[in-house]
Amino acid sequence: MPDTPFVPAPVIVGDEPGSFPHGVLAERHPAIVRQVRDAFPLDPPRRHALDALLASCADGVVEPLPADADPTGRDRDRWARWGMDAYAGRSWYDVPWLWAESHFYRRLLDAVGYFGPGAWQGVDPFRPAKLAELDAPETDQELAALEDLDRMPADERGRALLHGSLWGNRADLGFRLSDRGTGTGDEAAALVADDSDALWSLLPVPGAGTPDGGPATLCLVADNAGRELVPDLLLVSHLLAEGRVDRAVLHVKPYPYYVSDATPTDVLDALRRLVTAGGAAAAHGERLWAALTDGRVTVRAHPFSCAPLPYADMPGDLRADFAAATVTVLKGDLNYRRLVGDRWWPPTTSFADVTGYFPGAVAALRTLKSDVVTGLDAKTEAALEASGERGWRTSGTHALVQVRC
Ligand SMILES: O=P(O)(O)OC[C@@]1(O)O[C@H](CO)[C@@H](O)[C@@H]1O
Repeated sequence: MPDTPFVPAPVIVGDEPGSFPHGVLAERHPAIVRQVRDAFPLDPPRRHALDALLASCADGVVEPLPADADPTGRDRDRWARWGMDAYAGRSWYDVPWLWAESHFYRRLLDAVGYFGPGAWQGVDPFRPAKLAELDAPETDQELAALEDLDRMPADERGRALLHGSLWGNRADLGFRLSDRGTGTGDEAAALVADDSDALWSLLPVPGAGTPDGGPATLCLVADNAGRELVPDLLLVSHLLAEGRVDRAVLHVKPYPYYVSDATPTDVLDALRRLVTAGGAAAAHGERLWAALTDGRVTVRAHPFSCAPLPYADMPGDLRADFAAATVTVLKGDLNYRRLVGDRWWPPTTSFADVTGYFPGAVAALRTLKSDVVTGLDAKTEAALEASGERGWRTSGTHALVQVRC
């Protein structure tokens, strides 16, 4: 650790018109409310609640969850612990952007009656979009590409599937992108940081065992469902088949979140998509199905996975989960923001420094879709800033693989 004091950068807030965070609150969230409103034949009370949320997005304030926010009251208690009292009554644009976004999605679920009681209890408002993506013809093509992959040497196949999981975060199964897994395609230029070799070094080769002699365990903190979750599952299947891991714990969201984030239902949908696809895809699906039934793969849906907070605030049981893993891999942009802290870090801030709190080895596989970034070398930062690509931080055209051993 450097001897210079480690001073956290300012927390990202969406209060600057024209900024990306402000645009998400002022434009993207209203668009999502309208999308949900149009996707379901909701009854008048639910539509009224959505219209109220829509109005609030423009110039409203954070409102406490209603008394019937969930039948058990447990979620209200959690949100009280997560800062509800501190932010209630304040503008969406004046509280931490991460907190405002996460609270918006919790209010959206309230508006559609997700937490019930009522007909819509437990109905994922984003399910039509998730299923459409999973059933898209492009997915057939992408799964068919697995036949070629199966003919590659295992290491090359592993690299291609790692790329697939990485670029799947842009909802485009990247193993078609990778130039035969050697990373010499255009995705290498789009990688602003690539610690892939360090990640592979953390996963023991068959027979090498782990430093503590226990089972090699991968914790994969998933992000989006559909065409990101499928390559994530393919990577897990490959690592199991090649003996690079003995166990995997797949962390998903306990309820719908940020439109496309994966829930246990989405895991089943993705698994069924693999099993029914035939060929190499079905072989992966059957392997995962067997691993789920014999306990080598487990699915967790911890409440903190939907918290509006950085992972630095994670509870002890989740910390213990990650500490027990050989490596924890966090997928996607939102998990990256929560891992490093949603702050205006200078891009050359050390990734190891900002993740020093995280128990056990940790890796991030992320396409850049928001401003926060750390761990870049000065040359890369200068080249990106000089490139004239204003959106390199937020457009999803660039990605990173970062590891802290
Ligand atoms: O976690 P993902 O799915 O990769 O990306 C989610 C995300 O980038 O989409 C929103 C707009 O960019 C952000 O709020 C959030 O970080």
